[in-house]
Amino acid sequence: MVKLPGVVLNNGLQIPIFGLGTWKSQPGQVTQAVKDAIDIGYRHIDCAFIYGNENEVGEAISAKIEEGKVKREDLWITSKLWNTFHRPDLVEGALRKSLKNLRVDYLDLYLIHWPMAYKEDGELFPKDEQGNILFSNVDYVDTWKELEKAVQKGLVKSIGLSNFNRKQIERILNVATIKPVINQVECHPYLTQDKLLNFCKSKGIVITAYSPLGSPDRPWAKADEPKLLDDPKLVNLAKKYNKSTAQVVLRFQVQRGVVTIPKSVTKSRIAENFNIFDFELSKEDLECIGSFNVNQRFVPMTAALGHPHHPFENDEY
Ligand SMILES: NC(=O)C1=CN([C@@H]2O[C@H](COP(=O)(O)OP(=O)(O)OC[C@H]3O[C@@H](n4cnc5c(N)ncnc54)[C@H](OP(=O)(O)O)[C@@H]3O)[C@@H](O)[C@H]2O)C=CC1
Ligand SMILES: CC(=O)C(C)=O
Repeated sequence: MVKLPGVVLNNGLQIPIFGLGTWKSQPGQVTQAVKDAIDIGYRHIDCAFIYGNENEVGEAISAKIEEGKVKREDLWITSKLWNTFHRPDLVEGALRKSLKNLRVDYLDLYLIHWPMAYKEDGELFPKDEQGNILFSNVDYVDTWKELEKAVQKGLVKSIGLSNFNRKQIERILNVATIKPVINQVECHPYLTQDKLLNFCKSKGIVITAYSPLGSPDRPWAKADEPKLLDDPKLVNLAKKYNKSTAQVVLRFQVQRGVVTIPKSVTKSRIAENFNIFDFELSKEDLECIGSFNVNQRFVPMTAALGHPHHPFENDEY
């Protein structure tokens, strides 16, 4: 079995560079998918409270630990604090819910899922009568201080950010006594995130690439929209390496040190995606894939446009 390379974080811990995404993985399918992934060699599972399937992911994790296939310490489990739980008094409770669902007594990594806070104490997507999301004015800087307390209490080993732009990361760094280890953001050949990647590197923050395959099953995808994996230039490159297009775009990320978390509930694809550690893209081909960038977001979070902390509205990166 391939031993997964790791990336060393600014707190000295090592995150496996490759993991399994679980957004949109149906509760009836995700338990088997996570079990298959662990059998194949995955040791990193990317979860979130808002995915509504942490309980079923937890079933797989506990089954594999009970079976003796892995020990808890062999696994890297990430979860994320949802937008309605940013208020400082709600953070620990939300984290404890994820721990309970996932059947673990600590998380390896807990992320603030988005910088925008939503109105607390109700629906996960609170809306007014016109269907607009109801915002909260909690500042993510105050939320961060609660994540730091969770580290001190031993509930999480590492803490980080997701969907934060440069200015927002700088605001966190200005107050942090524990630095974020990671910023998890959308990243693939159409959105290579070079500027954010360089900025994060300069601050000792690792990038995790979400939607690395272009999220073809995102709920708002239109049938006639071009799919990243069908891009003829990528298809040609894949032929050259005798690999699939998915394998080439995943290899692109790990080869430049970006942690990558493709989602699949299909056993053959879970195995295919993992099978990227036996080839190397040439320097020219890495540059060529990098040149496909068009700053295209498949997950633009348009529902929260107008929020003062929306990360993609006012700043370049
Ligand atoms: N922090 C954040 O805000 C966000 C985090 N994420 C995280 O990142 C993960 C990955 O992103 P996601 O948006 O799910 O999209 P991905 O880019 O990982 O694409 C997933 C889709 O690709 C299909 N697929 C998987 N492998 C292959 C393959 N080898 N060939 C062809 N198709 C394939 C899957 O199908 P099937 O399952 O049917 O096999 C599924 O439809 C999420 O699941 C989540 O964990 C994602 C978005 C936002
Ligand atoms: C998938 C996800 O994490 C979103 C849309 O927040």
